[in-house]
Amino acid sequence: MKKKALREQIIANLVALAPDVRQFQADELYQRLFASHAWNTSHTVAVTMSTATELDTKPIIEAAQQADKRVLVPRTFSGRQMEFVPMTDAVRLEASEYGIQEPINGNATVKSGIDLIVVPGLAFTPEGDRLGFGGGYYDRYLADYSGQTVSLALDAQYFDTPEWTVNEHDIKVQQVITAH
Ligand SMILES: Nc1nc2c(c(=O)[nH]1)N(C=O)[C@@H](CNc1ccc(C(=O)N[C@@H](CCC(=O)O)C(=O)O)cc1)CN2
Ligand SMILES: Nc1ncnc2c1ncn2[C@@H]1O[C@H](COP(=O)(O)OP(=O)(O)OP(=O)(O)O)[C@@H](O)[C@H]1O
Repeated sequence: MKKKALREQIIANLVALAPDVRQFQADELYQRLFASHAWNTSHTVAVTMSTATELDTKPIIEAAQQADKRVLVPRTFSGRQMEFVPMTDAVRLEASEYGIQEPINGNATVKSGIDLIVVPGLAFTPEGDRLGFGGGYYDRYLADYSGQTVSLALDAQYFDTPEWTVNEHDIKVQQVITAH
């Protein structure tokens, strides 16, 4: 299937997911993340500010702060680039033109200072193939990133093999956590 049609289908499936089913799967994903080696060895963790269709990242941000980890969130800028800014009490967030909350103040953390990136996306395979929202932000960012990466896949986002075209610039995530 073409990427655009597949993205639309997955988004429709995510929107249609019954709230209790979504919550059950999400809780399982959080528990597995918090039990993972990657999580437990990381002091600085980059996480998105999720939108309604995505897995809710608030429990991840709260757990990281509880565990005294440094939490970073993305800020996009021209040229489809992205940087990560510490989520401190002083940070001010504003919705981007795509409706994603982004920090409007604060300085970006250097890439080498990030231990773990929780990589968002629409679809994942056990091999770490990933279909994103089409901006290429994470592929560009991860191209010269050497820390750990993990993605969390709700059932509707999990595919045995990539049912989309995998490109040369696509960077695999090191670990895909599922609810099963
Ligand atoms: N919550 C969350 N934050 C995130 C991401 C994410 O996936 N989830 N990102 C992950 O990358 C970055 C923003 N991602 C974006 C991805 C695509 C488009 C975009 O321009 N979409 C077009 C369709 C694609 C195209 O035509 O090229 C659009 O909606 O019109 C914008 C932002 C950073 N922050
Ligand atoms: N490392 C890179 N250098 C230059 N262009 C890139 C790179 N990675 C991706 N792109 C470009 O970004 C665009 C979107 O790529 P793709 O469809 O793979 O995004 P995605 O992985 O679905 O989205 P995202 O990473 O934002 O979640 C494409 O036009 C692609 O050529």
